Amino acid sequence: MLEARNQAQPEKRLQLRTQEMRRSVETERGEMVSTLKKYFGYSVFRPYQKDVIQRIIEKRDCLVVMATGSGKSLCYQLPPLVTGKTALVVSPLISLMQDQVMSLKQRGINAEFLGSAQTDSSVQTKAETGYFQLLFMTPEKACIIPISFWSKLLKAGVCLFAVDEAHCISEWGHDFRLEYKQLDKLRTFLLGVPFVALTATATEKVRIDIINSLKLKNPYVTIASFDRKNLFYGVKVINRGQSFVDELVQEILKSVAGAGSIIVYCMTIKDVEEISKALKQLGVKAGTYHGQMGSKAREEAHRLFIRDEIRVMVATMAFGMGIDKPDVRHVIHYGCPKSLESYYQESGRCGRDGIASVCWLYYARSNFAKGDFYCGESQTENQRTAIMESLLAAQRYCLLTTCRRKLLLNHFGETYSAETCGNVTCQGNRIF
Ligand SMILES: Nc1ncnc2c1ncn2[C@@H]1O[C@H](COP(=O)(O)OP(=O)(O)OP(=O)(O)O)[C@@H](O)[C@H]1O
Repeated sequence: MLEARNQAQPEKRLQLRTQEMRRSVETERGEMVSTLKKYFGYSVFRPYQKDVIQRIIEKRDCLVVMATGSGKSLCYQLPPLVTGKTALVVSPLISLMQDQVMSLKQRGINAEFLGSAQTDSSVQTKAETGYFQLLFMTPEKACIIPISFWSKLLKAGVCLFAVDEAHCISEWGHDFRLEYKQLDKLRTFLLGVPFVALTATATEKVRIDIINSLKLKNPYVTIASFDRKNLFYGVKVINRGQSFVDELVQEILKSVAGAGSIIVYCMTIKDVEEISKALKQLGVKAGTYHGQMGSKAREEAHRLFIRDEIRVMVATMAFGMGIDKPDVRHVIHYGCPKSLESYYQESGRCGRDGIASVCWLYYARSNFAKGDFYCGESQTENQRTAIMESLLAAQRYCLLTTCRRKLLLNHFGETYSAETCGNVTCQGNRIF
């Protein structure tokens, strides 16, 4: 009798433990949803978000490759709110960090950034006590912070170390940054903290580079579809010159008559100035954004655009990563982009609310001669090869006479089973 009871006990214990584990997972899930609602106002997770967040909370390294506008940021924004520990986020641009910090603060979340633009010297001291729920930093800053900072912060509690725009790690990526390559040394200071790499644009080569460079251990890899179904992709061949500027401006005027915002990407600052001047002469309120503008002027232009005080932004690729305005209905490229990755990023600013939106690329054959323009003495042989390969891929996209969506998806290693996306005008190289 006693023997039978003893035999039954382990089974019972196992059953109880399983029930307990299920209950705790369910409580955690319930807590995740209520936190999502409380801080962000959303009732449901988008595909993949919940799984990634769950893995991060379980302290697993992750590589998250998800389309532009799919909601990657939430994967590192939610865990600190659920666990009560700080999330550290490396981000490539000061303006990107500032925007995120501002919008998180508006949601009642303690967020700050560390970097050369931080004027408040108390932020670092406050940060090491675990005061901030999210702490952003540039890769440069992350590499020079003293060990004592990390150990104090670790004691206070760190739930993750995220590397946003992780394609910058790879020489094969389109925005290589040397400091990103040194981030792995932080693993020795942040023992037990899961590392999470996130990007919208990584080919297989780049993904492997990210995993190796950050020394991700048995990472949970999420590669979602790159397909932005609500986007129409079109290409027009142009002859550069005044007649074309006039035509482009007329196109923009037609778009301005509709709803939403428009971004016009130019390959040079000279083009930005020419197009915006032509628009202004016709009474269109157009903002400009490029790398030679001071940071105050850029911030102001961005702010006016986000608040709909200007509907058209004429910019170089400096106005790219992290621009998150939901109702951009048109993204127009004036000139062949330098890679398909940057084209995907920039056109990815379009239709982030899921509503049908349009991406036009206008190119002149003379654009193609500019290969050397992007290659410099300081680049390694690998980088120069990567640049030339990228340019050729972008040129192929321009010249293609079959489905461009298919080519774009194939470029990122995704098979598109249909012959075309059915978007008839996406095909054919129409000459206007
Ligand atoms: N679960 C959700 N429900 C509804 N909207 C969401 C959800 N998660 C994120 N979003 C919204 O989706 C938009 C895009 O999110 P986010 O900026 O994180 O995209 P991303 O994947 O980082 O894109 P990119 O790589 O282009 O910067 C944001 O406005 C965000 O608030």
